[in-house]
Amino acid sequence: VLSNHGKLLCVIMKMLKGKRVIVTGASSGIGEQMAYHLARMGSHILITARTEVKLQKVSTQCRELGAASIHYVSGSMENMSPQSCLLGGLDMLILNHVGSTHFGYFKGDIEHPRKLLEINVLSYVAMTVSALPMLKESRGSVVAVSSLAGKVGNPFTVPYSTTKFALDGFFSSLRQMLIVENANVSITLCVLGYINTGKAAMKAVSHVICNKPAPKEECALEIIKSGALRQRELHYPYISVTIPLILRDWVPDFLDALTRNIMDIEKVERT
Ligand SMILES: NC(=O)C1=CN([C@@H]2O[C@H](COP(=O)(O)OP(=O)(O)OC[C@H]3O[C@@H](n4cnc5c(N)ncnc54)[C@H](OP(=O)(O)O)[C@@H]3O)[C@@H](O)[C@H]2O)C=CC1
Ligand SMILES: C[C@H](CCC(=O)NCCS(=O)(=O)O)[C@H]1CC[C@H]2[C@@H]3C(=O)C[C@@H]4C[C@H](O)CC[C@]4(C)[C@H]3CC[C@]12C
Repeated sequence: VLSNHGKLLCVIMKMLKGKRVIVTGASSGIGEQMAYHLARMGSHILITARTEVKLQKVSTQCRELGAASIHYVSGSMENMSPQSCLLGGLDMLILNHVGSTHFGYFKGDIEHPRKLLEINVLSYVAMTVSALPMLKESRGSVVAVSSLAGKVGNPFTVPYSTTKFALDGFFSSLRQMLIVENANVSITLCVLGYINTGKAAMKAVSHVICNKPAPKEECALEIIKSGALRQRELHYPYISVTIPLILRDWVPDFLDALTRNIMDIEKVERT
């Protein structure tokens, strides 16, 4: 007998079987896991990233897991033509890629936020603008992967937070525009907490952040589910994202204290 969770998963799998899905930033981390979930669901998948050899490995794994089809486009999102990814229709666009950034105090290097805005924001805008005609035709979905750092300020992710806050501004406003236009395209903003992707960069922060990271596999599935169910926002992990959001609006001073509590400030100053 299937649990309610199991029944919902079956529904999601049927919704995505045969659907055409793009996942950006899918050569590793959460994006890689999203590609594998979609493959198990029998979707037609296109994945993007810069590292072709990694894309080839992920593609091979997706084929073995049952993808209806799998293609990849390698290149940096700073200068990728969105059209190169948009061939023959689209049902779901999952924007997930992220530029590398430093976890520490922002020392005023303006070029870093400028580059990060290109990778983390303007390429999301360009991909969305190019995909909209196809998504309007298919009554599809856009899923933008953001962060708690895009809803609540953090002292050690200033440039990164700048880009993630911008995603909220763009996609929340675009959602309202599409509603006014009666265009049946859903916009889902995924507000994520700390996720365990096992990468070196994550290890670099693990000694500073006190809470335990959530599993990338479950995170990836929750992102896909939120897009398929056309949710406005996903908060994952639910508690560790929702509590700071409540505190931000109602008890900001306590949030400042909480930030100091979940981060070993002194350790950051030495990194
Ligand atoms: N991990 C976490 O704790 C959290 C992650 N998030 C968000 O989740 C998403 C995925 O993060 P995560 O899986 O940790 O990231 P990873 O660093 O593991 O993966 C990032 C992906 O983006 C690709 N990428 C990086 N730079 C570029 C570029 N310039 N052009 C095109 N592709 C690029 C990388 O591939 P390649 O290097 O081959 O290009 C890789 O596939 C991001 O949007 C991130 O902000 C949000 C909150 C917490
Ligand atoms: C420091 C992380 C970014 C690491 C990076 O640059 N990755 C690419 C490395 S590569 O060049 O080798 O490819 C940050 C990425 C996600 C951040 C976390 C997040 O977004 C959720 C929380 C938000 C909160 O405001 C602060 C703590 C977070 C856990 C935050 C910490 C920094 C990241 C892990």
